[in-house]
Amino acid sequence: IFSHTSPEMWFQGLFPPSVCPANANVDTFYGIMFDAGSTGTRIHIYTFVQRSPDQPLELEGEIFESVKPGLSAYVDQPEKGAETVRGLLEMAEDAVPPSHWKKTPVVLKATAGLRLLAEQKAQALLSEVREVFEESPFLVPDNSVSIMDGTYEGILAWITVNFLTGQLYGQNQQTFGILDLGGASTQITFLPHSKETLEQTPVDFLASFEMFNNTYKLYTHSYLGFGLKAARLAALGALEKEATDGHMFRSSCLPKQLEAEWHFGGVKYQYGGNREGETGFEPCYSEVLKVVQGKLHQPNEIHRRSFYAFSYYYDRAVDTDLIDYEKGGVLEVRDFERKAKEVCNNVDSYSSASPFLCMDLSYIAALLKEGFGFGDSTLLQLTKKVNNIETSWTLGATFHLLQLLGVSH
Ligand SMILES: O=c1ccn([C@@H]2O[C@H](COP(=O)(O)OP(=O)(O)O)[C@@H](O)[C@H]2O)c(=O)[nH]1
Ligand SMILES: [Ca+2]
Repeated sequence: IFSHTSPEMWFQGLFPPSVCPANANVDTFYGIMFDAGSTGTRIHIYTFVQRSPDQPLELEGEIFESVKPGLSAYVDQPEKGAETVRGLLEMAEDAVPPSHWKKTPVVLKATAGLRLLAEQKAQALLSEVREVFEESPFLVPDNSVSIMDGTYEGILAWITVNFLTGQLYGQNQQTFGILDLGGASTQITFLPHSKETLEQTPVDFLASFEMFNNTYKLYTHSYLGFGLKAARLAALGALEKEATDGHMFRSSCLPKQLEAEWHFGGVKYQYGGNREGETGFEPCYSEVLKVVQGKLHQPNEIHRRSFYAFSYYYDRAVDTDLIDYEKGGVLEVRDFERKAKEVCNNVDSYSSASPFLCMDLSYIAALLKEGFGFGDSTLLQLTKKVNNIETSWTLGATFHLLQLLGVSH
């Protein structure tokens, strides 16, 4: 069982660590988790303390760093890809005291970017990363470098959010669902309360998971190809075409005169605005609607659950001043549609930010409403950090890892 650093520890900062009364018998543990996402690679170095053997581990803090692009951009240069991991891992040598290196586990889990690559190319990247890990002074558990199953991606993010918001211990547990919108895939996860949901949901959307001495049966699904950047390609029609080279993909969601190129997953795409045809919210919305309509499972119970949304939901809400970058905030689903209209009907005045802003917002609105089936007035809690810890599946994955290694239970 884990818990937060208790508020009684306020005096810790007043003493040097060695003489701090709270540290007399304190054991410190570290865990290093890499998130190899489709748009970037990130390192999370977590610090845990154990005040006495019979007390739960407490999460004390996190060090976070990231690099772009993600591993999948190095599809034909696996060694170069692994170098980006090495650079981040060197940070961990400064963050973790040398006396702890040998017992600090390091793990990398790749998500949708690598899931979309040819098996052989993905494995070549992972095996280069494995070599970097083996050369490091840290503990390298079995299977420490892998592609994570999408089911875990949702479950582990759900664990993170509900742990950080205090829903996994104590009484009155009111868990939150999570919505994660990555570059290449998107996840929805919540704890169903109603029998109806359990009965009407396809079995592969339900997963039992044991953590902190509890078993949770969660509704979870990862939609591969429905991340924000993959959706751009789908809307542009760039996924159906075999030869992308030299072809100009046009969309009513882009500024009329725009012509540019874009690299994703190691492929170059040329894209542009509808020079002759229509532009603006209406035609754009019907383009993105085609990407989601009828393609996602719509559980009825989402209307009665509360959701946290992060990743690209957060980033695009920040970009359009719907929320503050530091504070986040609560939005209604209809706020995304309202912003989409505003941006799409004035693309030229917004295009300095990103030419894709209109398409991204329209896609988010369509995904929430027509994809998952949320109502216009559904409230979403947009959050990047809780108590200064990133809302990412990586914390849940680290708990799971420490549980496997027997450091906690
Ligand atoms: O610790 C993290 C990791 C990712 N992201 C966000 O996740 C999105 C990118 O998704 P990712 O590259 O992870 O793609 P995936 O592999 O999940 O599809 C961007 O909005 C990032 O800002 C984040 O906010 N915090
Ligand atoms: Ca991600």
